[in-house]
Amino acid sequence: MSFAKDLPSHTDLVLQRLLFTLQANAALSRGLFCVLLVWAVWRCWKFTIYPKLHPDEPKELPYLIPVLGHGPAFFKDSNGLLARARQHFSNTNEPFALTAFGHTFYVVTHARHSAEVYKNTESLSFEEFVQTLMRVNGSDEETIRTIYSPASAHKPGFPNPEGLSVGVLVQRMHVHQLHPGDSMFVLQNKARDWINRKLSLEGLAKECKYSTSPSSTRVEVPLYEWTSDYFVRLGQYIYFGDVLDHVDPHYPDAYIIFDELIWKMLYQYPNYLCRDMTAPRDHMIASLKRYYQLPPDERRGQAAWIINAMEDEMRAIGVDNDNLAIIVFHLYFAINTNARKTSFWMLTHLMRNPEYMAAFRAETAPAFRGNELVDISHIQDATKCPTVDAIWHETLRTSGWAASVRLATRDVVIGGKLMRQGNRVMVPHRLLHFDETVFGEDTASWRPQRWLDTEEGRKLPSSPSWRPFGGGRTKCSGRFLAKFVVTAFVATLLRRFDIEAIGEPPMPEPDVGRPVLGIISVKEGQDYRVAITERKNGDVDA
Ligand code: HEM
Repeated sequence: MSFAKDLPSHTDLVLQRLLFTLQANAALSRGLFCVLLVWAVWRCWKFTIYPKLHPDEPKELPYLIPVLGHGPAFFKDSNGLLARARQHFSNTNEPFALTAFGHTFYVVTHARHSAEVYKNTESLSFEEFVQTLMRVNGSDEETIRTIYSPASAHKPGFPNPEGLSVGVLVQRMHVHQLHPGDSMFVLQNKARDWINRKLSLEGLAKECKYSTSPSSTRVEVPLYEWTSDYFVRLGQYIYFGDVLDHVDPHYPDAYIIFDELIWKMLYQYPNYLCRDMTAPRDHMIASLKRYYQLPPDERRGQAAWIINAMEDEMRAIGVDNDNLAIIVFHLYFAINTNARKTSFWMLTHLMRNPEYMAAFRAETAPAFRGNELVDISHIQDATKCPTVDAIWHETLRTSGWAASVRLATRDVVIGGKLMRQGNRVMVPHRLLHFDETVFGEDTASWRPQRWLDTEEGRKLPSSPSWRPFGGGRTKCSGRFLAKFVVTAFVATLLRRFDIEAIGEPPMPEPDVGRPVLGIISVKEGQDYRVAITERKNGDVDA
């Protein structure tokens, strides 16, 4: 037998390969069939059988791929997804469920049901959100436990008759600082003096590295960059005086970089995937630690009451400088993330609607002596400045993109639906604010008149559908100060200067893909370049 005779012929080889491929493909097809079968059973169980067996639970928006759920769509445009989901359930406004990357959220879109969410502090926790942020940003477990354990009702310091944990007591302290009254007047006066001092063409040209100044009566700035820089420095000054600026002159710059990437922190990206966010964050926390290492008499005199009072409460329960820096870092972004964006959107709308700009100028004129803002209460009084009030509301309505989120710490019924312990409950503000049955037609347009024209319109600020600041016990305590700083800044700017867009840029687009803690950011690359020029003599009261 020759060796060559034993070798398989070419035809044998082709036949063998064909047989092998068929066998392999059969195995593959069997595998694929099994996967499809499992998938079909899963889908049928999850979206057909389970809802029939549990009609008391919110219906879930169907999805195709189990590990992803609606994650990618949520990332791309969370409010767009929520609006589509509500439509999928025929706009009944019943709570529904939505899963993204393995996390299930119950979405509450009815104003009455949202009130149930805000009221139920027993089963729905806001603190869990704060604790998660503390963990993500470096607090140790022991400190978190200490801060959220009940404190003595008889401790010295801020009154605590209910024996709340220091973590929860701090919410009451924010309200004490920020509710209209003596403590807030201190902050308002500080803000007014800062605005009066800083808002000059000379100051703009000298202090804003991004400005250009073609003549002594004209400065050009990218508006979003400017309002961001301006408001973060203002917020920092109100709370820390000049001291934090001396510790770290670059703190506001680091903050603005961080704040535009804050969504990576909210989505809890692993550190190695978001060095661009963690680097400025770590820089800021380190600077705050250095601030607290300064001798008290070098910093406390310039700080707001809340900064010193929080320090006293935290030190009394043994919180060290590292953890104190992390806690105050969270306060820093609560103070600074929204006012900078609100003033940007407000000014952009005003420039595109000159009749509202003129009304803003005219209503706020009595708050000034010459070009100095003197009266801090006039602009806040809706009876004296109704259009300003409507502009404030309409700007928040159209640029508010946040949602209130709570963790169900036990099974709870909201809107007649059973929500399971361990899942999150979400109230998307935007869906409430775009409800045409409440806010009138064409809710996508910026139209302050909707707050003024009719009896219903004038009642909107007290509607349960109006939630730009969240609600319940944790409703934004800074809302009065926020209105004051934004409207006082815009009024002073308009009193002293003319402001107009350079060229004819389109309305900047909001960056809908990034979650925020209140007001939406502008899409990268769409800043609005504006020219600020000295107002001519005689125009002052126009
Ligand atoms: C237009 C500006 C602002 C908007 C839209 C806004 C919005 C919000 C929202 C939605 C929450 C969460 C509420 C919840 O889920 O229950 C919140 C919380 C908070 N905001 Fe604001 N905010 C603004 C300005 C400010 C300012 C200027 C300050 C401080 C000076 C501030 C201080 C706080 C604090 C301390 C909390 C936490 C409340 C707590 O833990 O009790 N906010 N804000």
